[in-house]
Amino acid sequence: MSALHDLLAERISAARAHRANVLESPAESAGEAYERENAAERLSREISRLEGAEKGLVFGRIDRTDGTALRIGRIGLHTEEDDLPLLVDWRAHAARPFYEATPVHPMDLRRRRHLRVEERTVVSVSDELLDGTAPTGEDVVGDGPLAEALSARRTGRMHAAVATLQAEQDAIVRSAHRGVTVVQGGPGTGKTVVALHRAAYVLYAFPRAAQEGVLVVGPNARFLDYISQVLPSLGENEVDLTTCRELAGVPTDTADPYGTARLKGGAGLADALAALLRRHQAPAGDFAVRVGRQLVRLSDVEVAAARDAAVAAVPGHNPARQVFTELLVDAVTAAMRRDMGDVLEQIDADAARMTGLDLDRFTGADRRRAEGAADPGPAHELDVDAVRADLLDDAGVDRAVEALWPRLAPGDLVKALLTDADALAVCLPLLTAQERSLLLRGADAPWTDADVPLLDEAASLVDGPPRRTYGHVVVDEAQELTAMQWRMIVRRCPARGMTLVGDFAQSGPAATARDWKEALGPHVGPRFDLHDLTVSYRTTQQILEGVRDLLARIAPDQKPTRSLRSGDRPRTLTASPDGLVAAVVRELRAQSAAHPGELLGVICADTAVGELTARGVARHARVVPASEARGLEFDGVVVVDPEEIRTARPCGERDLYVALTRATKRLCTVTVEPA
Ligand SMILES: Nc1ncnc2c1ncn2[C@@H]1O[C@H](COP(=O)(O)OP(=O)(O)OP(=O)(O)O)[C@@H](O)[C@H]1O
Repeated sequence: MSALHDLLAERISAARAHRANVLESPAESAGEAYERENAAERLSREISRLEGAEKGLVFGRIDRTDGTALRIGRIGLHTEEDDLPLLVDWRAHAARPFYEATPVHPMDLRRRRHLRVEERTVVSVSDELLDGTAPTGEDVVGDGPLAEALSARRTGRMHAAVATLQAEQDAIVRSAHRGVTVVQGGPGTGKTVVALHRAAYVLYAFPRAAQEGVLVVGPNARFLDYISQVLPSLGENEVDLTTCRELAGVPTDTADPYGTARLKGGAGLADALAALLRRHQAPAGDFAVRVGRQLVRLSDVEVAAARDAAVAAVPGHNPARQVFTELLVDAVTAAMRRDMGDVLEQIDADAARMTGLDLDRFTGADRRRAEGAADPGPAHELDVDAVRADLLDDAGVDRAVEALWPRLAPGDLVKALLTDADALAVCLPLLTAQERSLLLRGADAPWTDADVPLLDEAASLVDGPPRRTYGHVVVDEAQELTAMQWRMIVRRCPARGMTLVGDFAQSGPAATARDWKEALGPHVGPRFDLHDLTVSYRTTQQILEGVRDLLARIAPDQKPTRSLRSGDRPRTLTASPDGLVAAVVRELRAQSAAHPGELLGVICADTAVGELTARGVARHARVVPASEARGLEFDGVVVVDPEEIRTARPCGERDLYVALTRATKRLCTVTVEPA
């Protein structure tokens, strides 16, 4: 064990020394300086990768029936000289039997060993014998490591489950499917675990996707903080973690009422923005521009042809505007040539009629004689390039184009829709007048969270697809996404390599889809791999039984999850409105005294957070608004005033279901009874 840690420490020191050398090396040119920065940056990433894997570096070992053995760890380590594996990366093919072997299919293993290492010292060992042989003095067959991992105290941060990934989870993590993988399952079934380990696996096994980057999208900053340690501890620091709100880079701190947010999440808004944009793209009319003393006119048919060609040529209203301008200018020069030709032909015809001479032939023959050159063509040739360049630079042309095809900013387009009742009526004919009135906003109103996907949609319509895209995107709590948010995410994953995990029984109030088909159909049709996780590793059997009726109401088709955990029966206390906070504090004090060091959470309606915090509850537990409880977990949870949670938001029953399924050990509900 020590030797492996020493080797890792050596690799880290070597990478640090290498980076110091690189940074000290002189750069003769800007190009070299750039190269140097890049090399140093690569080394810094490698150092973080190695450092991230230090804790729990080795966690497993498999002994084959032929007497050979492999150690399994967070990253792979090889000998310098002959590249022999000393430690096998958990994602490597050779590590598969560690996760997949069973007594029925031992995969040539005799023994699977789990190790728990702290500060380079093995603190526990647990063996499973897979080939039916009897344990020897060297085997330590005892309580499974999963039981140990599950009974450990929560810390407020999720840990990697790399040592104890279960077969049904491992099969998804390691799936060779490069398209869309969907994972559903009840609370605590390890969806987040699978999603994050899948991200690490993709980085390891799909080099192309890894090169283009992996993005993990979570529901809110609190959740991102909760999962933030998992990937670095697997040696992966290259993953971007974000929320939908941050993805578009539009800062907002205002939320719409849920009804409005839900409406803004509907896919109809994308069609409406596209329809509105078309109104800004030469919808009708001709085009006239003065060139010198000449007024050149293009017919509406010519303008429409330029518009259609520009739209087809390049995505994005503003880039297409440039193409449109060039096509118009081409059409203008063609018209000038045509007009000039007509005028000269008229002069020639008049001259021929009066003098009997063919002027064109005459002047052409005359010039040929003079220059000794080939026929330069008709005498009325225009210097097209010069005229074209002048026109493209001409403020008058720009003004004329602007009238037909104005330059836009994404916000202009969204405002043009949401501040104009007529535009809403024309572009969203399927909404009722009352629904449209919910969407109407003032021109100076701040952007809201639900506006972000609209702004992102508008940005793609106006400026073209986003510049930063990813090879693989992981979405957690994916049931929460609105149709507009799905568009925003899919836009950033052109290869459609995605891992999506969620549970529609936990949907929030703005969610627009009821199932995966509805959510994904517009993007990938039926082409997604659907997996179910069936065992809860968080919520005790007793708590799951307690929410059975609630689940039957909010998701009648969902099969109840079974749990690996058993614990106390959930308790219910009642308090008067005035005694509520005191009752919550009493309960928290009692839990802390009985179970010191455990992580306690208080989950309440969003509106109650302020008062509970102000009155000192946050000194005893983390106070979490029900709207932000998705994905989180605590050893003990106190749910405050379930009736208030149930009625606070349109999806109150589902919020309550989420709140009641956050505890790994103890759940206490404090209900309020009028005095
Ligand atoms: N194979 C495993 N080994 C150890 N712990 C696990 C394993 N799978 C899941 N867990 C633990 O179970 C708990 C629940 O897992 P996770 O949060 O991934 O569930 P979830 O399905 O995403 O839950 P929710 O629906 O509430 O978001 C976490 O503490 C996680 O670490």
